[in-house]
Amino acid sequence: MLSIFSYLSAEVDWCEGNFERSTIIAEYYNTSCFWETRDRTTLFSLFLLIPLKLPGVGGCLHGEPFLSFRTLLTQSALFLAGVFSMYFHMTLSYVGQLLDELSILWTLAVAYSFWYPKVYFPRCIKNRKHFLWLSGVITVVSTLMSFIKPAFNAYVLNCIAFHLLYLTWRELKKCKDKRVHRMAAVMVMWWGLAITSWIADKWLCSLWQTINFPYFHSFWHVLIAISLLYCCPLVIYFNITYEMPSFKPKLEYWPSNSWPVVVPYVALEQPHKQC
Ligand SMILES: CCCCCCCC/C=C\CCCCCCCC(=O)N[C@@H](CO)[C@H](O)/C=C/CCCCCCCCCCCCC
Ligand SMILES: [Ca+2]
Ligand SMILES: [Zn+2]
Repeated sequence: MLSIFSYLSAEVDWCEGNFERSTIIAEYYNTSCFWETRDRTTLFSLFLLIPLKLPGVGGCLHGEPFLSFRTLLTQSALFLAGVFSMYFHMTLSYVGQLLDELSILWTLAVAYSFWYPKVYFPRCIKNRKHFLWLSGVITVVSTLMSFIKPAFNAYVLNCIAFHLLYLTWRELKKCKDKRVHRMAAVMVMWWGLAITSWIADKWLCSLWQTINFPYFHSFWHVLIAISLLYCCPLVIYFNITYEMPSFKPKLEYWPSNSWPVVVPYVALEQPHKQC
């Protein structure tokens, strides 16, 4: 029982050398890149989930409180995924690996359950409550299956990004708003760089070790965090477009559209009733 918690008991070991900069942190850069970016991104994403309320601070969205339940749940799940990822790289333990993978799976489940536009529900699903049950069952079954071959899970999880890409592509075909096209293009660019770094670290490790630069997995952490920063407002934008069209969502950048470093968010054009 103890061995599944012990250092280096995981099925995978990333290219970065172990215990090179610390005696208690197995992969220093992979762990700290979480700390540098994931946590900040989590804070940023808090920013971009809240803007649902920004145009009329104190306003309410169909009776949702300032920080709605689905926002809080998505936010907490993202945060937990970050914490478990850090624990995994710090210990490279079997439990750490499973926590890292399962927290991503459950975060995706939460995001899909609460933000997936109804228009894309399978025909047999009549409402969000049924969809929630469906996602719950799929997630529980996937959780049980994930124990079969944990090293394979990360590949499956990465494939979910292709579904998000497919949905984005379907939406872009219908949408003429240049801001949406621009945000999707930027998201895809960062995701492309992220997945390239992930694959490069996994498949070409001996090459990076030869040139003494085994840091591509830490790049992945930074890059996937940035692509999520664009993915979240896009998903929220599509959700509101379908489910609350009267709020006229608009993609904006904080602090301003012209700044070189920006945080994208969703603004609601229409003033709405007070809570
Ligand atoms: C309203 C918001 C809706 C947003 C929907 C997106 C929900 C995102 C859900 C989970 C994201 C967590 C991803 C961070 C992963 C961090 C942990 C990590 O890096 N683990 C690795 C080992 O350390 C492991 O090998 C990685 C496994 C694969 C993770 C794949 C995650 C895919 C998430 C999709 C991101 C979409 C971005 C843009 C898509 C075009
Ligand atoms: Ca390593
Ligand atoms: Zn990682």
